Amino acid sequence: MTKQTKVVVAGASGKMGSEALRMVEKHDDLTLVGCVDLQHTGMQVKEVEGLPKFDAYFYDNIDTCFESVDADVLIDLTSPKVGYKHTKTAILNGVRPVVGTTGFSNEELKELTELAKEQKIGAVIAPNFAMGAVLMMQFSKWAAKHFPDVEIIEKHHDQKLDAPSGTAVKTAELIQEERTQKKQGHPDEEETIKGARGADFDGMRIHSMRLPGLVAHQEVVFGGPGENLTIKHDSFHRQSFMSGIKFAIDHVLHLDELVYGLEHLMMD
Ligand SMILES: NC(=O)C1=CN([C@@H]2O[C@H](COP(=O)(O)OP(=O)(O)OC[C@H]3O[C@@H](n4cnc5c(N)ncnc54)[C@H](OP(=O)(O)O)[C@@H]3O)[C@@H](O)[C@H]2O)C=CC1
Ligand SMILES: O=C(O)C1=N[C@H](C(=O)O)C[C@H](O)C1
Repeated sequence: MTKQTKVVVAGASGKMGSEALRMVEKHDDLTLVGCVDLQHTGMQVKEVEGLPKFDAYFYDNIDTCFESVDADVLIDLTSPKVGYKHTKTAILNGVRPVVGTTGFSNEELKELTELAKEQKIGAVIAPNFAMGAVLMMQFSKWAAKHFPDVEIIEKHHDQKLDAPSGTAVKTAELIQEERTQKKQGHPDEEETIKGARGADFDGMRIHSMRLPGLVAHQEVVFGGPGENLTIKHDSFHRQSFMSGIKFAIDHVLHLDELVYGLEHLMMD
């Protein structure tokens, strides 16, 4: 019999969480042992319309959930504040977090990294689990060696809470590692409407669009004399994130520290 990994999903009735449940259902080596959200406390997953037919129960907070079930991995797909608390609680309970939630501050990421190291427990936090998006970020990092002029345009559905997206921030951080620092645009440029030039990350500009109909899309546009290079990724469906989440679950079981970004697990 295949060894089972016992999984808790937080944010399970959300857009990503419900897709994660469908992913768990497809894998014989994963068993759903619990879900956390605020709306379905005490219900079994199979009782909620539109969700797969699992017997596991919903809990209204992570502490009660971990007291009630024995879990190996927490998949967190909630919101920044909630995700931070869940990740910390999981690490302290010996449950390995796989976190897609975006919007953590650098201080929070640092604290969680130190905590995982202290506890010697594996954790993965990835702003984007779509393999194509991870490659888009890596290609952008490579291009930044040769093109210091760059602007990032990210486009998401209008239910998204954080801006810029976690992916855009991570892309800018990766570019920053290679790029010769410069402030994008004319030195004397002035915004006649505040925000027109987007957010400033180390002199790079990040533009965030929010519209119904979009899922998750990003263009990284590099400029040089007489040429532009655009590196673009589109997630048209939330299924695009699921193979990355499964990949992270498989790896997190063998880690003893926190890894930020799926690229670190995709090196070989
Ligand atoms: N890393 C990646 O590849 C991806 C990451 N994301 C990120 O995942 C997160 C979720 O996105 P998405 O699914 O679109 O958002 P949704 O708003 O659809 O889902 C969030 C879920 O979290 C639940 N929630 C809120 N508060 C709590 C709480 N205290 N305890 C438990 N559950 C809670 C919400 O419940 P309720 O509705 O009742 O408030 C909701 O079901 C975001 O941070 C997003 O940026 C998204 C896509 C890909
Ligand atoms: O909220 C979303 O939808 C997404 N969030 C992540 C982010 O902030 O980058 C990943 C993906 O872009 C979808």
